[in-house]
Amino acid sequence: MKPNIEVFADPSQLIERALELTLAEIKDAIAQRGRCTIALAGGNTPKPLYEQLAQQDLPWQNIHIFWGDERYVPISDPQSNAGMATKAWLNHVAIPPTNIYPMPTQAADPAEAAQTYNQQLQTFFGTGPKEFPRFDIVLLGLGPDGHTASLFPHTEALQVCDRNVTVGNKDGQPRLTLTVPVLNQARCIFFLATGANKQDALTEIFAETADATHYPARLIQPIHGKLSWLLDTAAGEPLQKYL
Ligand SMILES: O=C1O[C@H](COP(=O)(O)O)[C@@H](O)[C@H](O)[C@H]1O
Repeated sequence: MKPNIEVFADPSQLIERALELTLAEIKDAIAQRGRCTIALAGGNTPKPLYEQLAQQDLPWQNIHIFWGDERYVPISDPQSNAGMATKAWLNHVAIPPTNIYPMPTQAADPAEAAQTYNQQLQTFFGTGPKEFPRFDIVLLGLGPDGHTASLFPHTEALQVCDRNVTVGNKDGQPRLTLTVPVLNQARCIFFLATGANKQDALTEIFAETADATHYPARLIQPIHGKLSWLLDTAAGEPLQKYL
């Protein structure tokens, strides 16, 4: 399916639209299936969206929060993706703590932590070892190097397709990340990207041919779900021709 691409004059309009789309998907998921499962992005771009979500009156007991990737640090660390979303959003709403599933980062071996989260996803979604869970919403960001979640260029994580979670590698530092097949199983994926430093990556991601191992966000092609790219003009300039 062709992705939906929307370009906004500034990041605040982008966030307004991301909020509108996210709320519609939450409502739809709860109406259809009685719950909504969301995998969150980290980084800076989605923070204002999380702050907006903190202001909403939603059926929080029906919403389940997971993460698409995590830096291998404690939740109290300023680098923690879960820590950011908790402070910006989750601490301010009446979501049951049991509906929040941060990626574990306590084990000495990140591979063990990846396996623990893999198991947690299987238990929650009732999926077997050869099946992938289907998130209602996956929020993703984009690095200037073309990475998304913690799928970095030319790393082993890009090839992993026999489990839900694996260890990513950012300049030798471990991360945890959902794998490509789990992300592509989602019902709905929103990429949020701002800033001129994302232009080169976006040009390659949307090029007819390019090396996906060099620009991992190219690997994100939902099998049955919807894909939207929400960009500001600074990031979206190279995509004007696709609009
Ligand atoms: O390291 C990460 O970077 C990407 C992009 O972050 P942004 O600050 O440019 O929005 C993010 O999507 C990912 O979750 C995070 O771990």
